[in-house]
Amino acid sequence: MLSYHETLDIILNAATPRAPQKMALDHLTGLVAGETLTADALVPPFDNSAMDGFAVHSDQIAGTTRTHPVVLTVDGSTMAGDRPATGQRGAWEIMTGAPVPKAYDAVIRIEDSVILEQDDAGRPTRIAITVSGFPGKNIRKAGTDFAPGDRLLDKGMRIGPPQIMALAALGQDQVSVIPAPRAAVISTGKELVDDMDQPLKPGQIHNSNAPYLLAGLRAHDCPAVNAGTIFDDPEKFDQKINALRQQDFDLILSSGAVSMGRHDFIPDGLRRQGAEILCHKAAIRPGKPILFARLPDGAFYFGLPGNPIAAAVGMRFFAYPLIRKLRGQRPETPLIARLKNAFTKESPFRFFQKARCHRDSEGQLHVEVLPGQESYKISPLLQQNCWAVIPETGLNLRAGHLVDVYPLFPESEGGFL
Ligand SMILES: Nc1nc2c(c(=O)[nH]1)N[C@H]1C(S)=C(S)[C@@H](COP(=O)(O)OP(=O)(O)OC[C@H]3O[C@@H](n4cnc5c(N)ncnc54)[C@H](O)[C@@H]3O)O[C@H]1N2
Ligand code: MOO
Repeated sequence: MLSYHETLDIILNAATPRAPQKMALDHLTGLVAGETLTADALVPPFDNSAMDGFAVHSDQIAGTTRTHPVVLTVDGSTMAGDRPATGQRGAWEIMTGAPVPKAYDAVIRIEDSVILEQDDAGRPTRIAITVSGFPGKNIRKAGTDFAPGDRLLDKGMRIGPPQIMALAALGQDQVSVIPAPRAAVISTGKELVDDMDQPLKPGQIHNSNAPYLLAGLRAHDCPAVNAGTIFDDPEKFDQKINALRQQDFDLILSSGAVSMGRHDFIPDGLRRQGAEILCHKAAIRPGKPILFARLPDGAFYFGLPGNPIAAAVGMRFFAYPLIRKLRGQRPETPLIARLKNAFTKESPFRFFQKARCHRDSEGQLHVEVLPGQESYKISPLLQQNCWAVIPETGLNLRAGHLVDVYPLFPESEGGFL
């Protein structure tokens, strides 16, 4: 049987990153940059005031204090959005974000002045300044946030709200990104009930895999649709795959029907479609029966095992890496944590364990393997914030041993750090 890494290599070697395309800012969140992008403009685009107050010549107010104020006329007013004024010899009323008139080199807050006279419209015409100033005080100089050439996006990085704000500030609307692969999720098994309002008949269970896989794919920025449940009928499987092949999905995931049972029809069904089965079964627990194939038109197919945690591990440790590769992202690197409890196993398989990580006061990560590792048990997921990986050779690991841990979602590391 192939090891985890042999299986992963087959999967990753089968895929090449999708071609980048230009997309508008509105659609970028969660996509991956298709090119390295630098700023081509100044932000702020002009020198502007950081405060509501008065633009002044700093040398006019050198040494000014509350007890020795300087009285100035106010020669004009500029608010944000006004064209830059030239300025005169006195002070100039100015609002936050307004261009500082060329004649001035400092802005004094309104709180650091006393209005002595106003015109009929309430505009200050004579003020006393009660603090001193220096060149640049309360002025946001052009280009002090971004200047041409500053790095905005690195090729292969995920675009999130911070990048959106920077791109918007620079007016860069069309960005080269790798389009997200599109996935469809199929469930198999005549015991499954999708309609939550329908009471279970003897022998039936609710379908929990499809909602989990759909949520997990979407949480990993992979748009996914529910392609429904086929019972244990190979003919229905053929019809379903034929229909999905018309819709240009990049990825199809099914759960169930890949193991040893008489009704485990997925491998034969895929062969009937002309699919190339690239691997089937890996030396891992849970999730051993996993199958990976390529359909004739290039879509990838994961036959995930039916037990819920086996399906979860298949998505996390095989489908997510494939999705990263299709999106042009670098492979994920694990975090390293100390085992809280000793761990023993009899099998030389690689184990993916439901686990909970925390950081101690010195910043060291500790990981507790949770009780309830059986692959039908969903309840530990509610305590779980990561997966602990026990390597093939880790038959007897002492407490304190360092192991790899992976957050539930690659982009959610901050969740427990
Ligand atoms: N003789 C053997 N039997 C089994 C082996 C084996 O090696 N030899 N492997 C076991 C392992 S490990 C797993 S995992 C399962 C995988 O089997 P299948 O992928 O063929 O899945 P099913 O038999 O269809 O279902 C297994 C289990 O999962 C439940 N299930 C299926 N789909 C869903 C769903 N959408 N939501 C919730 N639960 C689901 C299903 O009812 C079964 O209980 O095979 C072992 N057997
Ligand atoms: O994949 Mo099975 O236990 O390993 O549930």
